[in-house]
Amino acid sequence: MSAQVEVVVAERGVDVAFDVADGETVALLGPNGAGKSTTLAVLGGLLRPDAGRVLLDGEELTGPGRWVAPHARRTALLAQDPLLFPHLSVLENVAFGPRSTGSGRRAARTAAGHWLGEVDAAELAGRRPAQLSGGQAQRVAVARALAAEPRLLLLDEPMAALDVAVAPALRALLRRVLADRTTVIVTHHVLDALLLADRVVVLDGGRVVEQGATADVLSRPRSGFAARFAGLNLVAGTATPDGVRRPDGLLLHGTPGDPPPVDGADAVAVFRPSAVAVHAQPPGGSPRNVLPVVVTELEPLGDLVRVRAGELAADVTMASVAELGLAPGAAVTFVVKATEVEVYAR
Ligand SMILES: Nc1ncnc2c1ncn2[C@@H]1O[C@H](COP(=O)(O)OP(=O)(O)OP(=O)(O)O)[C@@H](O)[C@H]1O
Repeated sequence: MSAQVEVVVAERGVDVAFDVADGETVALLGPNGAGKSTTLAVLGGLLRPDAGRVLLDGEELTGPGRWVAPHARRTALLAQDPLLFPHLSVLENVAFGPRSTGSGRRAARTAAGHWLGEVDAAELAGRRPAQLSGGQAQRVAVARALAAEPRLLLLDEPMAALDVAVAPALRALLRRVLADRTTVIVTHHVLDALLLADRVVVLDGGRVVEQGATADVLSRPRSGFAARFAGLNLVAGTATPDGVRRPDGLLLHGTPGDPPPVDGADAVAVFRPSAVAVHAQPPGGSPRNVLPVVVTELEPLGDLVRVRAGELAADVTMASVAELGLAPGAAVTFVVKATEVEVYAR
């Protein structure tokens, strides 16, 4: 099933369009308030847009003069909260999906047993939701969503409410079951995007600001959000023959990436926080890129410390933090070699 999505919700300032190919998983990324949940709600039929249309394999679910009710769409939504019916057993919860699409009781229970097996939860069939852990309940919710044989699966931060210890197992399960399914997932987690999504669509302020294959967007982001999401530094400006000139005049030398920058046009310079050295004073006579910054935040990162300075970040050792006396408010210099900086057309 492929989907074509155009969503306009004027009251929320949302106007986005993107496609999902047959069997593809698309991740919607973006800061709070970007319009991700609004888009998902329109896809699931929970919110009526002012304009636009949603087509599933050419069939119009939402459009001018057309509105298919949520239960008739054959879309399934998996939210942060598993939302299981507390008075039904696990098996009955999962059987609810096929029942609601017209299966008989016996067939629905057989299908439920099958899907519980698929999510490694067969042994939970007789329990009530109150007797499940958060991870188990979310597994059952995945089975319930799949048992309805949805044409389009919608996932709204499915791992967000789970313990960090349980999330990897559910992510692995989703990776397996989403492989050939047409899916849209909203996530704030870079691992979800990397491991589950074929493509990402980045929203900001109710608009699509960037989209493409997951690996491309995360390794060569063109929007500030995608760069932060991928844990990369990004400096936007105008391309020069040597690099990128920021609006404040600072020139960052780098090497051209793909798509190559066009002299005089918008471009972005991208580099890893681990490629950035922090100096107390600007190094004299250095051919390296020198960025004067003020530290805003220190964050532990394994055995390193991520030093944030506004939009930029450098990863340094604990010893350097102590030596340089780094703390929020400290004025320091970020230094990065031109060979570590890639420049892309925006
Ligand atoms: N129920 C609502 N009624 C009116 N406006 C809303 C409602 N829900 C969200 N909005 C507004 O719509 C815009 C898009 O919000 P939306 O919840 O879709 O963003 P989001 O990307 O999902 O954010 P988050 O990551 O915080 O969940 C925001 O300006 C938000 O304030």
